[in-house]
Amino acid sequence: MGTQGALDVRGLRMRYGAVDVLHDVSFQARSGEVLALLGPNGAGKTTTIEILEGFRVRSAGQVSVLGVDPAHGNEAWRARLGVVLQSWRDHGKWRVQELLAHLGRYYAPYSTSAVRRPWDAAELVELVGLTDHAHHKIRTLSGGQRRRLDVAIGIVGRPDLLFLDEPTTGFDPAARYAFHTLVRRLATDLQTTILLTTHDLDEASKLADRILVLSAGRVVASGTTTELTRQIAAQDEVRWRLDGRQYVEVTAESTTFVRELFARHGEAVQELEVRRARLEDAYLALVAADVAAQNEADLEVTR
Ligand SMILES: Nc1ncnc2c1ncn2[C@@H]1O[C@H](COP(=O)(O)OP(=O)(O)OP(=O)(O)O)[C@@H](O)[C@H]1O
Repeated sequence: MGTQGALDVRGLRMRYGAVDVLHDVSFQARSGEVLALLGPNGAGKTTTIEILEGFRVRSAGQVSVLGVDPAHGNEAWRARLGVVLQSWRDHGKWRVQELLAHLGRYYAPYSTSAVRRPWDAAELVELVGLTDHAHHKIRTLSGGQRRRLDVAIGIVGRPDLLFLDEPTTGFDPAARYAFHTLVRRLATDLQTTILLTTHDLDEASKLADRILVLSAGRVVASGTTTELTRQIAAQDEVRWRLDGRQYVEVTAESTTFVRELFARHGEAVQELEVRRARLEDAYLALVAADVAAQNEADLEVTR
């Protein structure tokens, strides 16, 4: 699908009963882009993903997923989506490779000259690092191994667009690293568009081309890691001791500040420490600012 947009969301709203949980959410993703949805519990990440998957019907707004409105997606459209759900529990008696081959059959009619579907089961087992368990029953897998199988199930149809809801929960560091490599490969080599939710800022900054921060149903910031960190006037923290006293300065110009500090006090400056602003600081500041603004708005309404 070339450079055409894979996702186009405009003015998305979702209301459960009398409660609005998504207010005017808009974002786009192009083919082969990895987008991370970041946000505290209850921000609306899962709701957003479920609307895009066609599992939930939105209250308002325009949504296009691979050029189709998910409320009207047919089987051929669905076959181009991959979904990694929270653990595949119902097939404990199946063996790993056998289940993948079985589920893969569903995608065979949707094979094209450009994308051969499904993925070969043995090859896929190797890709997600389950070769040693290929012929084991699913109920004998550890938590992390099951998550790898979940990922394999999500991509067995070689999707054009992949949804990953907190994909690395329960992974050990090696599995996490392998998974990150796999996600980057899917995006770069196969041009798979990926939308993932995570609470892990480090993961978002490693994996995503772009991060979207949701807070209480609103997009409060979006951009690359670097852009996000800059966007909210990221401040470095400089600490030092002088004449037996401890000092702290919070500044966006730490290099200039330190140069001037030394020019003025020279050798008397001791125990100098510069802590650079990190994505985590940016994220926490953003969410805190949004919550404060919402509280203020609520007060205005009740006044
Ligand atoms: N079926 C439902 N009926 C009513 N309210 C719901 C329903 N599903 C979700 N909500 C509410 O919608 C809001 C957004 O929930 P959602 O699961 O999308 O958040 P999330 O960002 O994925 O959170 P988490 O990080 O905890 O998974 C929450 O306040 C939740 O209580």
